[in-house]
Amino acid sequence: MGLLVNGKWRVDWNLAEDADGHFIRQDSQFRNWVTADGSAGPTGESGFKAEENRYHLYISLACPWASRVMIMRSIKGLKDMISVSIVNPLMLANGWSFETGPGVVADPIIGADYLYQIYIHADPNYSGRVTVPILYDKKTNKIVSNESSEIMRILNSAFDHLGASEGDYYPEELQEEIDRVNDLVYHAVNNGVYKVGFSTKQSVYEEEVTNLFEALNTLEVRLTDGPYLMGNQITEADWRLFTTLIRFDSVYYGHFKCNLRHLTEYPHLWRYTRELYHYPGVMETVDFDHIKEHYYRSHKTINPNGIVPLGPILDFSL
Ligand SMILES: N[C@@H](CCC(=O)N[C@@H](CS)C(=O)NCC(=O)O)C(=O)O
Repeated sequence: MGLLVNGKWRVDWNLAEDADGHFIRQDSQFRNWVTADGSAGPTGESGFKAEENRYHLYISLACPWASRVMIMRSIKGLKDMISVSIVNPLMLANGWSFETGPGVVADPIIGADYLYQIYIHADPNYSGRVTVPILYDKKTNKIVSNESSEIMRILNSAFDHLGASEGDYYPEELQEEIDRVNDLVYHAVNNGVYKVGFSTKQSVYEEEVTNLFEALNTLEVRLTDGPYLMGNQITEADWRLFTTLIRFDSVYYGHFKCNLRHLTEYPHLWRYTRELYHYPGVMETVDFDHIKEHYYRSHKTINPNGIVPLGPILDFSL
């Protein structure tokens, strides 16, 4: 693991934390938007017009943030319009790599060995973390965005006039409520599992794991009112929660010690996870081998011997 400092890779196994030992996730730095006419989006520069085969995604199938983008690409029918590379699940001293292995899809742009080379190619002086997902512009060789929540919204609507599949996962009338639920899900669940797993003090672990399970209890109750977080309508809020839930019992319960309850012990959350898994186009974005390999073998401070457990044996059938 490491990061770029003025375009130079520096190996560093330490994660940012506050004075009390709470894990802090860094903000993504590339925040431009692809729009139908190339005008600027809510943040960043203009000039990124939606065009077929102009954009490329760099993804890890292990990563929940990248996976939510993979889901949008799939359910919006954008597979033929936006190409994709998939990194090796192991993230070691050089960060994400394209070392060949099952499910790895090489980089077509510069034949990179490591993902950090893509960041340097786009910005020779980049300083910061080298994360997936990345939405890359093949025409200008710029990184459009490395913020998954914004890439999701780009894919949701920017390519509609070019023949993307129907479906609006961020409809105007629900935006306020979606944003409210996203806020809870992001802090307590998506990032919550990392705050639990990366805690380096007993008191911080206990505080974070309590927050996580309180949020899961709230969401369990919410799902008694309808099949999805917004009732009958499936939205981006569901995909954002799903990518954490689908990993929960396989990696977060064991590797990150999020183990007050299994997901399978929550009737509504478990039903919901299995239903979303079977939503057309979603199952193909979930790769449990990449997920387990990544977490159990990349975080040496948490699992020094790198043993990958065989279980749990989960039945996702409906
Ligand atoms: N805010 C980013 C977070 C992405 C992120 O943290 N991805 C992780 C993988 S799950 C990563 O690439 N980490 C590498 C690193 O931090 O060095 C997003 O949602 O797109």
